[in-house]
Amino acid sequence: MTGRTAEAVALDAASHPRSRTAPVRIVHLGLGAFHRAHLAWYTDRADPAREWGIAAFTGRRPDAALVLGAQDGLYTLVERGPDGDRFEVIESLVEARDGADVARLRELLARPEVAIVSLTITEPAYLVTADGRLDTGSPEVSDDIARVSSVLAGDASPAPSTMPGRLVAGLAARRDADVGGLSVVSCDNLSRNGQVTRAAVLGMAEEVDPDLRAWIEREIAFVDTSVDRITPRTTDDDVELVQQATQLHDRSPVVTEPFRSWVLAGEFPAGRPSWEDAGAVFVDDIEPFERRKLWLLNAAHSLLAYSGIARGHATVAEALADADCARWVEELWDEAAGLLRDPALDLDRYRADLRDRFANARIAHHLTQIAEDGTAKLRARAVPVLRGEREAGRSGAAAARLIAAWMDHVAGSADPAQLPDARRDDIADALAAPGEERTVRLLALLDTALADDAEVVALIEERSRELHAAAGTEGTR
Ligand SMILES: NC(=O)c1ccc[n+]([C@@H]2O[C@H](COP(=O)([O-])OP(=O)(O)OC[C@H]3O[C@@H](n4cnc5c(N)ncnc54)[C@H](O)[C@@H]3O)[C@@H](O)[C@H]2O)c1
Ligand SMILES: O=P(O)(O)OC[C@@H](O)[C@@H](O)[C@H](O)[C@H](O)CO
Repeated sequence: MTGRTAEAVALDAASHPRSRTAPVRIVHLGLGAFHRAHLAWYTDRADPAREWGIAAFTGRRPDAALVLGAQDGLYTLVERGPDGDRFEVIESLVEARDGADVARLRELLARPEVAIVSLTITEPAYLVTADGRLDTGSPEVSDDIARVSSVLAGDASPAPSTMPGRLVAGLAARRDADVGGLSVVSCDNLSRNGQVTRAAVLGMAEEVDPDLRAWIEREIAFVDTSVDRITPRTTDDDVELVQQATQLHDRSPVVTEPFRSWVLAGEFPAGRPSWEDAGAVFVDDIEPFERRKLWLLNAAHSLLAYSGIARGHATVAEALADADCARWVEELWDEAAGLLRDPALDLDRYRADLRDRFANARIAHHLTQIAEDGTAKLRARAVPVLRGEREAGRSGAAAARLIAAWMDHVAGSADPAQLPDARRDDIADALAAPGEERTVRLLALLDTALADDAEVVALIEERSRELHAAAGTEGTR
């Protein structure tokens, strides 16, 4: 952390008194930057009477809860446009907790006024297999089955550590309190994120208590969402800048772009804030919106990340300024657009907006952050486009290029066993295979049907050679 000026006062409820501290009605899992730029912002904006407070739990470490707890949940949101910054203290977060505090999670979920559990826990944390079932083969899941069973038997420790484990332990407390259902709202970048959450939670409940599973199926609504607001990790420079601008010392500000979008489909049996007052849109069918976002924005991000890092770029804006990367993005968008037929999606406008948003060089969105967890991300961002193109009788060359860029990225890692990817061990095993078998095994981590298709494997290898030729580097496959 860099030098505090003498005049700066710590941000907390004394330096920034709330008009009213809202009661907890939303419980959030995954106290990261995106939640604080998105759902917490929508709630803050849509609830001027302060009736909807958020209690947020961290995922793996307590750090964010300690910092935000000391600030009474208050933090500064910096909206960073191409021409300047706007600073706003967000008041909707009223409690910050260590995710390991499952006792508090159970206490909150047993309250009738708590109506929503929301999630931003990253894609691999759902712990589902490629065919959409709870991954009971994963050691994390099997450990949690034992832990949740102990919690249900009255033994609180050790506490569950996964999302499905914690949520099932919490929902069991709600069933026992007999206070009715609620909504679970996933805000992660997954296709049909509500249904993925449902599969993970029902899978865990089935393992520990089939009656609980039946209760969850009856009472809990799983809402699908498409979420959008580019929010990079906060840096020390951001902390310093907020202090200079506001004279408040905030140890945990969040920097985000002015653009935001939230599309939701699902039920709210216990109520919800009027998020539409802040611009959220409620629809019956989420699919066209989530596809547009995952296949255009997120797929392009991943392509810029893998191809851009290989060409020496650090941020999205830098990679987009590279003519080759920009052309590959347009080709990928052409393929995705050919699969998105609904005229209401207004793809020309959407693409134009994306070019502007990506080019905002004041948002330093680091490619290394986007490159993490490629196996989980490419399943949602590249596989459906490649499959759609093949099914339509086209090659899918641009989506194949994205997959080739990811393969080259992991192949270039000095120590694949240390890759920031939940499937790092499987990646390391696949990379140990020779020649074409390596491509097949890496592809199987994304989609087994594609890996069985020799033409697709050849296409990916061809795209890899093309990427290396464009970068003037040697391929390893
Ligand atoms: N940052 C963005 O621009 C953005 C935009 C749209 C959607 N999202 C979604 O939000 C997610 C989080 O993004 P972020 O910017 O807040 O990241 P972040 O790193 O700031 O926060 C991630 C949060 O997830 C938790 N987490 C990580 N692994 C977990 C696990 N295995 N189990 C439970 N919790 C776990 C972390 O503890 C942390 O609370 C993304 O993965 C994405 O799905 C992000
Ligand atoms: O957040 P991730 O890790 O799922 O993906 C990285 C980016 O593609 C993503 O954060 C986008 O910036 C975001 O989805 C924009 O709304």
